Amino acid sequence: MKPTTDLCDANEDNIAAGILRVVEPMFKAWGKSSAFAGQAHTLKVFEDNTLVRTALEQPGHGKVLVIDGGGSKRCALVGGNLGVLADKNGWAGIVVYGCVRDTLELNACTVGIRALDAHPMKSQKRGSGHENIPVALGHTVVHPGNWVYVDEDGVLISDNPLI
Ligand SMILES: O=C([O-])CC(=O)C(=O)O
Repeated sequence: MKPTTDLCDANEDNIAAGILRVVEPMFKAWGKSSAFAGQAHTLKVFEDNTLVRTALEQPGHGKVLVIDGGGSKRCALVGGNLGVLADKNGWAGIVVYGCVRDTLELNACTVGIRALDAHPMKSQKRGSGHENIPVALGHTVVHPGNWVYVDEDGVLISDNPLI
């Protein structure tokens, strides 16, 4: 994929129109893929990662799992086992508006990971949350199927595929 800087430079009109959205800088990076892209599969959960596991158990087909965790920094929504599962099932990336744990294990995974921070506690397993609905990464809306572009400089969300 092209660098996010080049994608921004080439798509200023789409940014002005809100078709291409730049997520406010807030993420740390883990996983071996420092740059990744794919269509969004969305989850909205709060301190409960049951649906995260269910999603990562399915074939990823190169998609990016976008998890709106409400920005909670009170527990982790993704850990080392889920990172391994993401690799096994072909997910390109995981973007979490929330926290992750087992970061040394996550760094051994191929999948690219962005999250607000690390937190050592696991989340609840009650099965609450929603899948395939519009979600938010901070102030940025992500619709299911939006195109997600991530590299060392940032996270882009686009209604259309960018070339
Ligand atoms: O099950 C969890 O809560 C997440 C986790 O620790 C892992 O994936 O290893």
